[in-house]
Amino acid sequence: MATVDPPFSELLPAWVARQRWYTGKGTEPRLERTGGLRLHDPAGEVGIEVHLVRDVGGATPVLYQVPLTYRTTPLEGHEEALVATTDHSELGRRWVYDACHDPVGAAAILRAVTDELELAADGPPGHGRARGHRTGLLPALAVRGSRVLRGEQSNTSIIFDTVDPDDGEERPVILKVFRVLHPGRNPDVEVQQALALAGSTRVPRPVGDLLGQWPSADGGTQLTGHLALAQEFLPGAPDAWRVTLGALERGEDLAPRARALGEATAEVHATLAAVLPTAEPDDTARATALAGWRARYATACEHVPDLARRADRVSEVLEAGAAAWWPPLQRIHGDYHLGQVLDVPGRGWVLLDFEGEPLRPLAERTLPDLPQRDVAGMLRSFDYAAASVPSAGGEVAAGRAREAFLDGYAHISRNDPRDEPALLHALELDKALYEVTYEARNRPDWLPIPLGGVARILGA
Ligand SMILES: Nc1ncnc2c1ncn2[C@@H]1O[C@H](COP(=O)(O)OP(=O)(O)O)[C@@H](O)[C@H]1O
Ligand SMILES: O=P(O)(O)O[C@H]1O[C@H](CO)[C@@H](O[C@H]2O[C@H](CO)[C@@H](O)[C@H](O)[C@H]2O)[C@H](O)[C@H]1O
Repeated sequence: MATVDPPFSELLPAWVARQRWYTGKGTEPRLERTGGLRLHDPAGEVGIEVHLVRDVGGATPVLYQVPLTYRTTPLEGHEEALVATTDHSELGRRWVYDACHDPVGAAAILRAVTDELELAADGPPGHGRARGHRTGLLPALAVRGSRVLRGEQSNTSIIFDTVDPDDGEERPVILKVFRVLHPGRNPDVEVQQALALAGSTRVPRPVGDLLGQWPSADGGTQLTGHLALAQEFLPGAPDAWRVTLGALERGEDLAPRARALGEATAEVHATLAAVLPTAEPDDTARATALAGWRARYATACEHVPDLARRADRVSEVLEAGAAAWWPPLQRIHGDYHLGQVLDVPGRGWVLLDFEGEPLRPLAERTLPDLPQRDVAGMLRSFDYAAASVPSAGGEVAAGRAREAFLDGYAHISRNDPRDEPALLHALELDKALYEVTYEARNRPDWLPIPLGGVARILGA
């Protein structure tokens, strides 16, 4: 049997540990190969494989998707994407690249989606398979080139220069390769497609997705989950975070745009309530939510032990939220903040990334939830923006934007979130506590922002 030297078991862990999407920061992963998929280069030159590797080094195993390409010569200008060089016992020296950065690898993944391909395991059967699915909402497009999106991201997104062969129009596409895999339908795929198929223009038009299958940790069952999602790319559209920071820096009035954002949010909530399952907020739902809020407070205390001093006040706020009037539960965005909406010329606010909070288990993220949770997320985000801009009037302007956002929401929705202040308060506190944990793990320099929010909500 052919061998590679050094083998992947030696070269992958150190590389995975350096990636933005690696969740076990500060420790080297202990990777076990769970399976893999073979993709095809039409020119027959580049080897393409998706490695499915499970990190068993931490408290909970995490499954990662690692698409790689194998080349016989280095790919010029892609030094940063080189994973390693290795010697194949039969084929000789191989340059191994992160396939998302290699145009041949990237195009092969997109083709699996658009051509609805069936991908087989790159080893024994039962060690991985996948099937592409196209929504038909966009025409078939010809790929001219690709690049990986720069910036902070939990996954890896690839932007393709694509043109419509019928009219020669440029219609770029963005493919999100999910790095951490979960069994179950990914809410980003499910919710976005449901909105688009219902005719909503508040989400980018989805091209399609890639659904994979891999063996469970004990090898006893086959698990199914999404590997990638492709959608229309909206170029030149700034996100609301940039729009807000710019407006705060220049001292501009944010209220009209914040109001329009509130209206767009309520519109999306109304469509989601109409096309996806809803649930009654019974005692079990309330008890489950309260237990979740308390657990998130406990986790935040592990990162910032000083927070434990406020236990009584935290309980008071959370319990009041659980006892308030609740609307029917429904599907929501789940991790709503200013970075998740784009200001698209001629179209208005467009919502992205319905995957939910990356720190919550997927099973929780797909359940009907309180629409006010999204409202609270966006209110927290205006607070973040004010704290990030060193301008004297920032806090007042952000406060006005928060009110305008709520006005816009209440104008469209039957439920004005301000009618139940105890619930909104509890949800803002819960979000701020989530942010404490998120920042402690990912961006410790930002920790003072959610801590300031917690203090304010608790009435420090
Ligand atoms: N369809 C799109 N059009 C334009 N920009 C997009 C699109 N989808 C994503 N982006 C950009 O990519 C960023 C990351 O995408 P996102 O779906 O939030 O990824 P992740 O879940 O990995 O954080 C967004 O904040 C946005 O700036
Ligand atoms: O966009 P993601 O799904 O990866 O969300 C995670 O990262 C966000 C930061 O990029 C984080 O958002 C927090 O910081 C934002 C400013 O960068 C701020 O606008 C948000 O209000 C704040 O929550 C998000 O919580 C996290 O899940």
